[in-house]
Amino acid sequence: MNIAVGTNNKAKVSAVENCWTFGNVKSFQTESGVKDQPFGHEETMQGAINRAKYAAKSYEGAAGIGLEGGVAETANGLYICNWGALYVPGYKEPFTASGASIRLPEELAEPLRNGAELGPIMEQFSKQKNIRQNEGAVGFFTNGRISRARMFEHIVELLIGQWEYAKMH
Ligand SMILES: O=P(O)(O)OP(=O)(O)OP(=O)(O)OC[C@H]1O[C@@H](n2cnc3c(O)ncnc32)[C@H](O)[C@@H]1O
Repeated sequence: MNIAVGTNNKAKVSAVENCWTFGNVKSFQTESGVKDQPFGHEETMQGAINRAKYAAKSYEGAAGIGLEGGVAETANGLYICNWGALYVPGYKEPFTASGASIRLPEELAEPLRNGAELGPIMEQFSKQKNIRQNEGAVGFFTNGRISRARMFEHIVELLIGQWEYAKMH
């Protein structure tokens, strides 16, 4: 089965390409239907679901996958949060999964709480252009141990695994 990825972001597309062994992978720039900077798990998950749905509509007969990055408030500070959704033809509900989450330094958290976007803030902080397409905040703040692509690969595997489980039951 082929799959449509709801983004052209390199970190996200490469994660799907590395995990999807069932057919072709094509990427489509889709709307997330949520704010550019999703805040909280619910909104971030919804962004992933919307992207997956729109992507599937762009590629006849294919599955659709959406991967979305956001931030979530906790009693222990602001964390990055990441969600994925997979629509497979024949299944009414999407499979969903979340990924790695680490705390952001307070000096980044404050502007985010006031409505700023993580992408530009991370570019300034890391002095790296397009960090969101490469190692990402997760890579930067974990000394390069877990890149954004690798973090999304984990989510994609969780999605594929749930689909496989559903096929067997
Ligand atoms: O092209 P799309 O798929 O929209 O990818 P994106 O990286 O711009 O969009 P997301 O919806 O995944 O992320 C929401 C915002 O948070 C930023 N962001 C999320 N995770 C990040 C990370 O690990 N490093 C840097 N910026 C990140 C991102 O650039 C956006 O401004």
